[in-house]
Amino acid sequence: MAAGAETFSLREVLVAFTACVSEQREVRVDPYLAGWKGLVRFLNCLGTIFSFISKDAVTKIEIIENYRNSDQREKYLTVQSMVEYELANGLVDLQQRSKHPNSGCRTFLRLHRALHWLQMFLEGLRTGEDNSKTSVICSETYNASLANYHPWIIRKAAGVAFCALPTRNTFLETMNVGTAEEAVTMLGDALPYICEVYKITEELYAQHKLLDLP
Ligand SMILES: CCCCCCCCCCCCC/C=C/[C@@H](O)[C@H](COP(=O)(O)O)NC(=O)CCCCCCCCCCCCCCC
Repeated sequence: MAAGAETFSLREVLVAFTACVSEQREVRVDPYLAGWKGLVRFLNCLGTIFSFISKDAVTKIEIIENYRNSDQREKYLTVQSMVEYELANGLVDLQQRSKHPNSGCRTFLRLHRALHWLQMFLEGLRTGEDNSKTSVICSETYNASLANYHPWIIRKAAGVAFCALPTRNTFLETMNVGTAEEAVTMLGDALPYICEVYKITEELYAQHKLLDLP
């Protein structure tokens, strides 16, 4: 386990996702990115074999952070305001990547798809047997979700990396929220919030026909 693992706590990550949904049922961008940053820290603790994954996630987080630090920062406060602003101003490539290859909408969609995997993976961990293999939970949930959007070479590399994952109980303890049982309870408390964030975003993207953005 690389340095930094001891400072990671899944609690902070999950708290960030619980803060995402506003009273108006909008998804706030800042806590969403904070949640992903925490996940990336955790991923980095699992070893350098996962670097190609965390680098891609960091690139996407930074693209959206840059919008949040730009003159248009208010437009990127929530996913709803981002979609409205970018669509109204022709800032999204709808057919193929050309003028706006890194729009907020297409970049957020990549994280949104990864959130679907995360939701299924955490549920698999939560409900798995004590001695089940994290690598199996990870590859099954990946194949059922994100893999559908990845070329063969990425799927292959991801499959190799998954083999380096520790057993379920060691994995749960690495989350630094107490015993494996306590981590399971925490996952059960937090998962409905992640599901809600996913559901709201999915509905929004479907409504605007943005689910296949190139
Ligand atoms: C626990 C083990 C973690 C395994 C992570 C499973 C997800 C595997 C994703 C593999 C992505 C490989 C990198 C490249 C991806 C890009 O091609 C692809 C498409 O981008 P493009 O349209 O700009 O070209 N990018 C994406 O789909 C975005 C992927 C973002 C993945 C972020 C994954 C972070 C995982 C954090 C795991 C933390 C586990 C926490 C458990 C408590």
